[in-house]
Amino acid sequence: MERGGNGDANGKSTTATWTNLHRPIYERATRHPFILAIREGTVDIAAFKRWLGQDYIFVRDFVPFLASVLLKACKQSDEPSDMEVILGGLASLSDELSWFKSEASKWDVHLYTTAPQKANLEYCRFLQSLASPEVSYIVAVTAFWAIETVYQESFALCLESGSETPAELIDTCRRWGNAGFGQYCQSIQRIADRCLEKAPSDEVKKAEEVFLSVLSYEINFWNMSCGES
Ligand SMILES: Cc1ncc(CO)c(N)n1
Repeated sequence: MERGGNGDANGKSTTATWTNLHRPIYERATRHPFILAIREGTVDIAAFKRWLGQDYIFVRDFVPFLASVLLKACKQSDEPSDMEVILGGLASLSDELSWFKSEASKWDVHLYTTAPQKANLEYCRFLQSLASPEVSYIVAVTAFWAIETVYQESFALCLESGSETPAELIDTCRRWGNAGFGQYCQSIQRIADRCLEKAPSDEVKKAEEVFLSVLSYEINFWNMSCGES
């Protein structure tokens, strides 16, 4: 990629540079033992059910976060298509919440009596802090990209050929691991990279810190699902 495109001096976009620079923590988030156990067909079903109940709570809190990103796009973005990508994501959360309800009833998980666990509460609190009007569009959209991408990469791994994902978990893996969701993540990544390229260095620094925070909250969320916290 040429200079002046989405690139640093080596031709890599900012997000791609970060992913390489922080490879160990990135892989702890995207290749977590919980995901590897799904892929190997050895996942503890109690852990899967715990994840399902907790993720429903998370996605409900993700709605106001994403609404805040949409609002910032409308006010701060110079690119009209940003709003359409984010609005598409927000719209699909409606279907996602319905999916959680039907999946939960299949597994006999009681969503309305499930209490959020500590790692989930902390992650949701972080989302709330990012929804503040004081947080810039650049930082918020970077978080949005990281949050969606961790799930996309993780669940796509469970669909690769050679994986032994149990048949009853395929639907879950497809929800985030499908190619369309992958393209959606790439659209968000292009938005983030375009914004980051023009951003002042202190904003870029803040966005990188938020990226790393998202990875660590995601790792804690997987650990929680495994019953480790
Ligand atoms: C914890 C978590 N991270 C990311 C996503 C993707 O939307 C999700 N559903 N849950």
